[in-house]
Formats: sequence, structure tokens, C-alpha cells
Amino acid sequence: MKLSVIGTGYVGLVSGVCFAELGNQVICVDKDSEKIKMLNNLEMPIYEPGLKELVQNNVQESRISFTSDIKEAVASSDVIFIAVGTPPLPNGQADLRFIEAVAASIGKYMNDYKLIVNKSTVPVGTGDFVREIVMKHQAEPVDFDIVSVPEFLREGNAIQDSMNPDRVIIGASSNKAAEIMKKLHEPFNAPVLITDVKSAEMIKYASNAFLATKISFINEIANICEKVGANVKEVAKGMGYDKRIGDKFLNAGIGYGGSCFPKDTTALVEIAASVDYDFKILKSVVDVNKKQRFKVIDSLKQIYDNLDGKKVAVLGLAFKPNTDDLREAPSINIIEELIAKNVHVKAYDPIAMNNATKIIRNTITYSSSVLEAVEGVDAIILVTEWHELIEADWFTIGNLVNKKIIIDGRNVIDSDLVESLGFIYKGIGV
Ligand SMILES: NC(=O)c1ccc[n+]([C@@H]2O[C@H](COP(=O)([O-])OP(=O)(O)OC[C@H]3O[C@@H](n4cnc5c(N)ncnc54)[C@H](O)[C@@H]3O)[C@@H](O)[C@H]2O)c1
Ligand SMILES: O=c1ccn([C@@H]2O[C@H](COP(=O)(O)OP(=O)(O)O[C@H]3O[C@H](CO)[C@@H](O)[C@H](O)[C@H]3O)[C@@H](O)[C@H]2O)c(=O)[nH]1
Repeated sequence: MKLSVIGTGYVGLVSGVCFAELGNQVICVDKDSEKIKMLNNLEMPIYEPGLKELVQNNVQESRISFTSDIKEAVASSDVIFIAVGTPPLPNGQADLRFIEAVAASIGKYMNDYKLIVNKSTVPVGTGDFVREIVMKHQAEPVDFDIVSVPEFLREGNAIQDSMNPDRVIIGASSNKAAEIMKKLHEPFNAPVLITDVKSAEMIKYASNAFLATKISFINEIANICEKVGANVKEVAKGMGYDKRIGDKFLNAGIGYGGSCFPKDTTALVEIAASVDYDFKILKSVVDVNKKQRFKVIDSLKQIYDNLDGKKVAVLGLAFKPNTDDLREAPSINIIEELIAKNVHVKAYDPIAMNNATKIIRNTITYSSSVLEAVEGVDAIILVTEWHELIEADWFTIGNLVNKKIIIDGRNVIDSDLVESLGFIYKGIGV
């Protein structure tokens, strides 16, 4: 099939190249000409394991191309994916400005039947909104369908998730559209649910909200464990054997960050509010998560009455391992709070350093390795569980620090090992 993907970010670029890999002809469009220039030079604008190789292969096979020319892309495609950002407005609602702009361009440039597929995470009812905008901008009536095919990939695992999805959700209002989508997704060999557009839009928010709820739930259990002397890792393990609960997304720590859970949970609270429904559980999930990231500072304060003038190494800046993404990363708030307490922060991340320098504006010292970051510090805070950090050489680190203190925000460091080396170890609820 001939596809266009509008928006060449984490979702658009990954989906585009995966559809190309399956043999489709794909045009990736972005209004950011710098991104397009990079991609045309085979440089990746984002870090995602395996992405560069896949893009290179598909460019070589002439199955994928990159452009800023949306007119040409719309005119020459049968299926047009929308994969632009839907960031939060100050009141928590999703900002549909980018969706609206793309819908207007599609309407303006469509010349024959198009299947318009929305992959961005959007409030329930956005399918109807897109339809209106497309029709408003058509010079003359041309037939089209709108479907919602929400994306469930995780950053850092995006190619793997896109090629092996747990399910494909197709929200369609016509059989013709549903059949085209079903055919396109057949090679993924995943269960397919064909449903209405609004239910598909809600499935995306409900899934993210449920996963976020699991995380805030286990984090509250961790906070209670700490007070009653239980170990949340053991508790989560014991709970996880129950197939109705499952062992995934029960890792306690400093909570969720990223470009999705924070904005999607608040957006769903707002969707509920717009129909006069008070989504109490989800509001608490959001609230618990906002506070949870500061647990590492509380732990530090239990060791040092006064943090003024202390040196602290913050290890890991990305919101999760295997990504360069710092959107809503706990590291940002943790560093801000440390700076407010007049702590000298030394930071290190294996991949996200470049992005961090653009986002974390405070005066901190960026280090080029774990060993450089820990030299002379009074404590280490592990924020992101990169493999390199979990497997760090704790013996050598012990010889470089000023004080042997580890605050483990992700409960991933071998506490027996580091305690045997003389460190004071503090996790979250362990
Ligand atoms: N990041 C994820 O892991 C993930 C996973 C599932 C769903 N989603 C959802 O997918 C959507 C996209 O997320 P993302 O992380 O890929 O965003 P992103 O910010 O990485 O990428 C969006 C891209 O769209 C481009 N864009 C904006 N307006 C445009 C226009 N008018 N024409 C052409 N290009 C335009 C931007 O320049 C940007 O490159 C969001 O709704 C998000 O909630 C994200
Ligand atoms: O047990 C856990 C699991 C995750 N997290 C945190 O939760 C956040 C999100 O992690 P993850 O879900 O792995 O990454 P995302 O890339 O944000 O992916 C989520 O958000 C995407 C955007 O909507 C969806 O497509 C994915 O299905 C959904 O998992 C990160 O800060 C993790 O550190 C925890 O604290 N404990």
C-alpha cells in the first residue's frame, strides 16, 4: 500500500519504517525541516535501539522517503497516518492544534478517496473533529474515511513493540476502512479488535491510565512497606504470581515520567470532567506520582540533616532507560529540588546528556562517565535504571566517593553487594 505518515517523531518515524519493512511504500512528512534534513542524511533525530539500521535498509530498498512537502505526500498516498504530538494544555486537556493543522492540509490537498488514520493519542470525539476540519478545507467534496488506530509502543522498545504488538485496535465507522486497516496490519500477527472510533480513542487512554494506576498503587504500597518494615519487592513478586494481577508494571520507585503517562492521565481526568464525571481514582494516581519522585530527597534528608553545600551524583536523566527522552523525567524535578537546597549536582546519563543540557537549565556539572560523576560526592542518587548504571563497578566507585551513600530510586542495585562494600543503601520501600 502507499502510505504517508504525518509527524516524524517517536511514533511516526518508528511506525513509518516498520510499515516500510513490511513492504509498503511510505512517505514520512514533518514540518520540522531540520528533522527531514537529518533523515535524508540517514541521521536519526531520536535515539531508539535498532532504528538507524532499519531506516538505512528501507531507504536503500527505496521503500521509505522523507519530506516536508505534505501536499505531494497526501496526493500520492492511499492511506494517511496522523502521528503528531498532542501535548498538554496548561489545564491538562490535550492540545489538538497540531492535529487540526494536519487535518486542514489533508482536506486541502486530497484529490481522491483517502483513508485517514489517527495514531496520535486524542480525546474521545476527535475522529468527528478531524472529519469536520477535513471537510471544511476540501475545495470540492471527495470521499474519505477516518479511523482511529491508537499506538501502544514504548520508547526504548519501539521497534520491537511495533513489530510485535499485543493487539491492534481499529476504530472504524465503515467496513471498507476497517478491511483496509486489517489487511495492512495482518503481517503483525496480532489479535485485532475492530470497534467504533470513540471506543478506540478511549481504549488508548484507559490502557495508559490503568498502567499508571498500577505504578502509583505499588508506590503507595512501597511507602507503607517502609513504615511497617515489609519489602515491596517481595510483596510485588508475591502479588505478581496471581495471573489476575500479573507481574508487569509493579516496580516501585520514583514513579512514572515520559511523554505519555503524565499527560494522558491528566487528559483523561479532564475528559471525565467535561462530562461532569469526577475521576477520583485517576486524580489520586496523578497526585501520588507527583510526590513520589521526591522520595529520594526525603531519604537523603534522613541521612543528612542539612544538604547545604553537599555534592550529589545524579545517575540517569532520561525518563526511562534506552531512550534520550527527558519529557516529564523525574530527574528534572529532583535536580531542581537539590539545587534549591544548595546541593552541587553532578549528572550523568549514557544517552540523554545532549537533550538534558537543553532542558535542565540549572547550573550543574555534566560528567562524561559514571566514575567522573561520582568522584568526591557525598551521595549517589540513581534515577534511571540504565543497564550500565546497575552493573557499575561499585568497588571502584567506593574508592572515588567522599561518602558511601546510595539512594536507589528504582530498587535495582544489588543492595547486598554494595552494603558488603561499606555503602549505606536506601531504596524505595525495601
Ligand atoms: N512517544 C511515545 O512513546 C508514544 C506512544 C504512543 C502514542 N503516542 C502518541 O503519539 C503522538 C505523537 O507522539 P510522539 O512522541 O511521536 O511526538 P513527537 O513530538 O516525537 O513527534 C511529533 C512530530 O510531529 C511533527 N509535526 C507537528 N505538526 C506537524 C504538521 N502540521 N505537519 C507535519 N509534522 C508536524 C513535529 O515536528 C514532530 O516531529 C502523541 O499523541 C502521543 O501521545 C506517543
Ligand atoms: O513498573 C513500572 C513500570 C514503569 N514505570 C515508569 O513508567 C514510565 C513509563 O514507562 P513505559 O510504559 O515503559 O514507557 P513509555 O514509553 O512511556 O510507554 C507508555 O506510554 C506510551 C505512550 O502512550 C504507550 O504507547 C505505552 O504502551 C506505555 O507503556 C517510566 O517513567 C517508567 O520508569 C515504573 O515506575 N514502574
